[in-house]
Amino acid sequence: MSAITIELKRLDHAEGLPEPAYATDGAAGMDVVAAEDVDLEPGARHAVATGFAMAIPAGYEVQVRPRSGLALKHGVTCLNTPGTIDSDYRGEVKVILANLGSESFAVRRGERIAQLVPAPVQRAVFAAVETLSETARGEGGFGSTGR
Ligand SMILES: O=c1ccn([C@H]2C[C@H](O)[C@@H](COP(=O)(O)OP(=O)(O)OP(=O)(O)O)O2)c(=O)[nH]1
Ligand SMILES: [Mg+2]
Repeated sequence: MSAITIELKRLDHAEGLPEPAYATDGAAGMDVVAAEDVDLEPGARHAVATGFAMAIPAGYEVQVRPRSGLALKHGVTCLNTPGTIDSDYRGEVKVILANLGSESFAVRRGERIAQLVPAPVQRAVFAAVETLSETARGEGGFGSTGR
């Protein structure tokens, strides 16, 4: 399988932590671990440190996605999913975790909290028009085709 190269900088507080890595041969996302302990009360959110910064090649982004196990078992998810890491961002990658569950959740340093998925970026330009092409859907949306 082809792979792009992303420069990865380990920050001081990543001491002893594993780099983001694929858990299985066929995994789409690289699991990333927390670099800090955070107690997330129900309804709370926190930008959890990962201890890593990166330089993504131009033309790509990295998406920060939740882990389904945390979501299903604990109601813990990425609030802004999928999070977007821009190719020109050089700060620490953070995972905005939210606790939508009914119990407090303890994030512990070294625990896998999200997954990183690199993706190509398609840019666009707008062409201003007065009239848009007609379609069967027209302006229908938001459930217009039924439940
Ligand atoms: O889950 C995330 C989302 C974003 N970021 C960092 C990298 C990204 O390049 C930058 C900006 O993200 P975004 O564009 O989503 O946020 P914004 O609110 O538009 O901030 P900005 O004005 O800095 O673009 O914040 C993260 O570390 N984790
Ligand atoms: Mg932005």
